[in-house]
Amino acid sequence: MFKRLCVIGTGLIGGSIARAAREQGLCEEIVAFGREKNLPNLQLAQELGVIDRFYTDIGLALHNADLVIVATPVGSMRSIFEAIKPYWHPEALYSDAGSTKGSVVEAVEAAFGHVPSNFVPAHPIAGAERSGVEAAQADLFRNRRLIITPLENTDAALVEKLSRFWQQIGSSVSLMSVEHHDTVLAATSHLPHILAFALVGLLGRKDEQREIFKYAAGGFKDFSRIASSDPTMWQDICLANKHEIIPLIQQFKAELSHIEQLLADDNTRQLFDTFTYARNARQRFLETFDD
Ligand SMILES: NC(=O)c1ccc[n+]([C@@H]2O[C@H](COP(=O)([O-])OP(=O)(O)OC[C@H]3O[C@@H](n4cnc5c(N)ncnc54)[C@H](O)[C@@H]3O)[C@@H](O)[C@H]2O)c1
Ligand SMILES: O=C(O)C(=O)C[C@]1(C(=O)O)C=C[C@@H](O)C=C1
Repeated sequence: MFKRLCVIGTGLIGGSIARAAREQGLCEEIVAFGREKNLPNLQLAQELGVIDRFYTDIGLALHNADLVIVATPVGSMRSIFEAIKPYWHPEALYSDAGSTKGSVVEAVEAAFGHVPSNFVPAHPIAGAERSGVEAAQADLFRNRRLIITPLENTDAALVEKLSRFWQQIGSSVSLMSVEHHDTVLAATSHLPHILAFALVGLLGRKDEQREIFKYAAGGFKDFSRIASSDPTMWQDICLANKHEIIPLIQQFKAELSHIEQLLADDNTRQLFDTFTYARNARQRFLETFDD
């Protein structure tokens, strides 16, 4: 049980963490820090009962907070941690929800000159294409994974405490290195988002745009849903993890060229084998990991 949870960034993820923590009775009070220009969102968060109060003064928001979770776009993390630094409390647990971990750890290091042992980097593998507190849900993290990427000096007791927090709001917690996290998520989350943005952008530019979208059914809707995601969040993620993403884009281009060649050659057999391999691989993954 925490006395005061302070959420920095009360959008989809920060709002959902707050809602879930409240539902499970994990904090006595929930406050938020936000910017003046985001007042309507903060007021809405308070009206909806997601948070008890908000502050536009970060010192007031952090006062007496024993759990602080930063849930702003990853590109903003350095300035956020620089702003938190004067109020950093050695007894509090600080964490984040950023989609990339290397860049967040670098941001903390840049702000402090080292990574404090009471900062525990984390990432919920759950979300949506929607943004803002109005999209926040208490059950967003239920039966989803949460990855913690501790560093060598991270306080093990705080890793345990944060794991319990996320388990209590329904997540299954895994621990891995920062580097492994960024490699895996480049493939399973970042590349798919880039492909969806690229395909929808391509089709959107075509003259017959209205006809294309008019006749788009399930397959296109499934594939394109994530192209509705927030551009700021994804610009930040993609730039932050570009060293992992660029080689994957190159491999993907080679895969597309291979299929292009099979089509040009009318190579029915290999086309069938290519699609069958992918279908079976997906099936295997679903059976192993879809729990
Ligand atoms: N959306 C997802 O599916 C998802 C899933 C897992 C993790 N994440 C990560 O969680 C974080 C938040 O994503 P989200 O989907 O909740 O975004 P969101 O746009 O819904 O919310 C972000 C909030 O942060 C605020 N904000 C932005 N810059 C700020 C700053 N400098 N100071 C104070 N507040 C600021 C915004 O006003 C907004 O209220 C990101 O780091 C994202 O990578 C997102
Ligand atoms: O379901 C979605 O819309 C998501 O994009 C969620 C998703 C993902 O790619 O799986 C997006 C970003 C994250 O950091 C974690 C989860």
